[in-house]
Amino acid sequence: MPAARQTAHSLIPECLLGVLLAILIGSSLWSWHALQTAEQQQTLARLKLETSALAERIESRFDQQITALERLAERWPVHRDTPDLWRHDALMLTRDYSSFQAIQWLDPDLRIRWTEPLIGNEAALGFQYSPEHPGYPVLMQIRDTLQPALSPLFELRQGGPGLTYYVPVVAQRSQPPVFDGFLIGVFRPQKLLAELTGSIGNRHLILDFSTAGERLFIHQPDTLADHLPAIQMPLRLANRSDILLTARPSQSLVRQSQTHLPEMVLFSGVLTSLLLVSSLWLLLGSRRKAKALRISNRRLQSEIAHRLDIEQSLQASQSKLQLILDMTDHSKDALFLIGLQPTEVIYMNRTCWVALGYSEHELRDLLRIAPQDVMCGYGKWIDSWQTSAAHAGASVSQQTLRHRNGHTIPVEISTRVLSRHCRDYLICIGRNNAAQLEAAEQLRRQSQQDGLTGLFNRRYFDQALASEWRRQRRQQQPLALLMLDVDHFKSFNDLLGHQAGDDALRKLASALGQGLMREGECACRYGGEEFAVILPGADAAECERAAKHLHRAIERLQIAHPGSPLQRLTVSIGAASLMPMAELSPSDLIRLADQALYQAKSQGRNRTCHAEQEQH
Ligand SMILES: Nc1nc2c(ncn2[C@@H]2O[C@H](COP(=O)(O)OP(=O)(O)OP(=O)(O)O)[C@@H](O)[C@H]2O)c(=O)[nH]1
Repeated sequence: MPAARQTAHSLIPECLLGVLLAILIGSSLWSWHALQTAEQQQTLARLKLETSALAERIESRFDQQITALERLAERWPVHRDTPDLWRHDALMLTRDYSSFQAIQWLDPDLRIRWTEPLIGNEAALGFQYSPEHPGYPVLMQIRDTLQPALSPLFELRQGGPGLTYYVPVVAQRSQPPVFDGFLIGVFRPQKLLAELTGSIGNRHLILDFSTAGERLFIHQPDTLADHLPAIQMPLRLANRSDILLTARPSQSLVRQSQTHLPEMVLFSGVLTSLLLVSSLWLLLGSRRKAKALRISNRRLQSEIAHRLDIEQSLQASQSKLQLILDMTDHSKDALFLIGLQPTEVIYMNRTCWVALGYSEHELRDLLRIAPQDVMCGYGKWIDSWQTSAAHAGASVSQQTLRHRNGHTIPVEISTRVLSRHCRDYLICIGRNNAAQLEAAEQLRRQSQQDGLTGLFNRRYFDQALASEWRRQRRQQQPLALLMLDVDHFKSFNDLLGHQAGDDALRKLASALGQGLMREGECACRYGGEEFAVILPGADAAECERAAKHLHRAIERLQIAHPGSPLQRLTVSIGAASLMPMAELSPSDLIRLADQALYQAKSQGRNRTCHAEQEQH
């Protein structure tokens, strides 16, 4: 699965949790709103109920007042003749019901005759209703029906708006009754409504009384709760219903009706939602962790299995390696591995330390502290590999190792460079080649030796003479050569046989070898019965001395020679001594010595002739 799709897939649970949280919080908000609405409806219902009750009580209170007025009117036949009593009762009525502006008697001619209290109502006394007066139709209707009625709102003679309740009165309780005008209760609407609402003692409602769109009175005991609608209902006062009562809830009513339930429901709902979603989120996280743990466990198990495989393979490799190490320990060759940069001996087989007389531990310590004590020129040898390891493939070198007891061991070391993991290693195989060296030396010696006499042969003579020539030339020293030839050797062979001749040559050679007096002198068999002696640094006098010494040595041999005049074997010597110079060569020296030998032969043999003397 692509990574982006996998990430999107893994985010689905979080999205669902987000949606769930949104739904739960939405439900909490909805519940809060529903409860608030219910509370508002409850407040409105209470408002309606209280308004209705209030209207009834106002109407009832008004009914009480007009009933009191009607009762006063019933006593009119008595009051007609006793004005003082009437005055008293009327004043008592206005005192009991302070909403009355005045109590008045309107005579049958519709003129106001009496009024109580008089103070404040003087303007009305003597006033006669005309047909234009708003109350006139009502009066006419009452006169016909003798039923009390309330007038519409009109302007009072005393000033200001007013209402009047007309009660018909009769002069006598006879049949038919004698109409005697009207008893009038005058109200100022504002005062009436204030008295009515004040007597009821309402403190929760804001009451607004109006008629035909004109406000009559407003009662506001508290601040208006303007977020709720108003309740309107007509107020029925006596026969009229044109006063409209508008009731609005006050803040105190709202406070009384409202509870903290919506907020609590909202808070607890949001809290519960958060807790639920958090729990689900934690559960989701735990499940994911558990899943990750299971995957990790599976990986771990797979890794363990893989490691076990590796371990088994490692054990097999170790067994193989141990076998290889055992095999190397059984090798007669010294096998060792040296790591470069830094230099350290990484491995040695058993032959290494056994051949050098150490324990493994001792040899390792010694190689670390003083490797030159084990191998002469170790530092130089390592340095040569350090600088050329990258280029050199393999090489064989002759080295000298030192045994613990001090003697040296010649070793041929085959070295191959190996690079692994940015490091160079030297794989070395050392072999004690003392026997081979000895055999080679023997061969070399044999190649330089004369088979019969054991002296150096002609080949060696040529090399040695050339070498000494160069050396003496460098040192500005003379080089001398003695050429010896056995006298009458042919007759010796002829008389005594070749076997005797060989023996004689061997004895002569031995005497020559022993007769050498100084280091660097060399006796060689030049060919047949001829010998040569190289005398480095010898001048003519030393040549003479050496030749004499050889003559005496040969004389001492006393080899019988029946064909010789002296009856013994003698030699003739040609001596030559030269200062090696650039224009000369070793052959010049040989030629001179040869010439001197020829002279010695020609002068009678058994003597020495010196070419230098000849030349001189
Ligand atoms: N037995 C024996 N004889 C040898 C050997 N080499 C050379 N001769 C002999 O040495 C003899 C040398 O003889 P010549 O060169 O004639 O000289 P000469 O008889 O010694 O006489 P002068 O040198 O003149 O004194 C020869 O007969 C060779 O055969 C050898 O290795 N063994």
